[in-house]
Amino acid sequence: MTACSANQDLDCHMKELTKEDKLDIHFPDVCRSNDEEQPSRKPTDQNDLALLLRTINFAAQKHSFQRRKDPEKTPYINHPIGVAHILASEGGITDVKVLQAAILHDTVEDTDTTLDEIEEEFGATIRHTVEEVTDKKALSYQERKAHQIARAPLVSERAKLVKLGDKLHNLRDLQRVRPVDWSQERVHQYFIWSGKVIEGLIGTNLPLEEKLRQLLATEDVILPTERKALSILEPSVSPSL
Ligand SMILES: Nc1nc2c(ncn2[C@@H]2O[C@H](COP(=O)(O)OP(=O)(O)O)[C@@H](OP(=O)(O)OP(=O)(O)O)[C@H]2O)c(=O)[nH]1
Repeated sequence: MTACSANQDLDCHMKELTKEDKLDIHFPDVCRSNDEEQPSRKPTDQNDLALLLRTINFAAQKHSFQRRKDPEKTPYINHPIGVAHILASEGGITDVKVLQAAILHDTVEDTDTTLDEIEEEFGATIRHTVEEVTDKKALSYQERKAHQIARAPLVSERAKLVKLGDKLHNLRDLQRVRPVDWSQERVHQYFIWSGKVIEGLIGTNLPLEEKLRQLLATEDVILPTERKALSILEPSVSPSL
């Protein structure tokens, strides 16, 4: 929250502005009450559409040498764009920060992009959301998978939305074609594991959850109707609860 009252002069407001808001100086609605909520807008981003296109361009460059695991070696960028498209067209999401985070969600995990770079380009909110959906590479495969299940109910609403879109896109991809070297059993195990992650996201977006429910059922994975209870091992949960 800014410490300046509405009547105080511009100097006071300027001192309160973060680095990212200062970049926004060309826009009339520059003085806002919640700095954390605002993305960095370089002067060339005249509106959300320009910002979204800059985000897609950034991700496309970062993923340019990466391919999906399918036999056709689909360009990797199809996945993050597909996730953002699912969120907008099927989840009804209009929050541009969610769509940006969806487009950027694998840049840190799968390319040389750093979180500092994300913040520099797109602001602290996008950095935070991308960080929330980024697996920690230092963990083993099994630890990463367990960590995703445990973290799902604890992350922000924006991160939960990105996760729902991510899982829906990956599961649909698996139904379309099996990745090279994946057995049918591995596909089935991915459905089971995804169901456990999604359980922690229930209550975030009904249309997406309904589609995930139907998709998971094709592999006999049944989603409960209520969100997974928080584990007492999670730090944000009081041991006395
Ligand atoms: N279904 C599918 N997935 C592919 C394909 N190519 C790459 N992937 C990626 O593979 C990951 C799932 O494979 P795993 O073996 O379980 O995990 P890992 O690659 O991250 O170690 C997903 O990463 P992720 O997006 O980080 O998601 P998640 O593992 O966190 O769900 C998914 O995006 C493909 O052709 N089809």
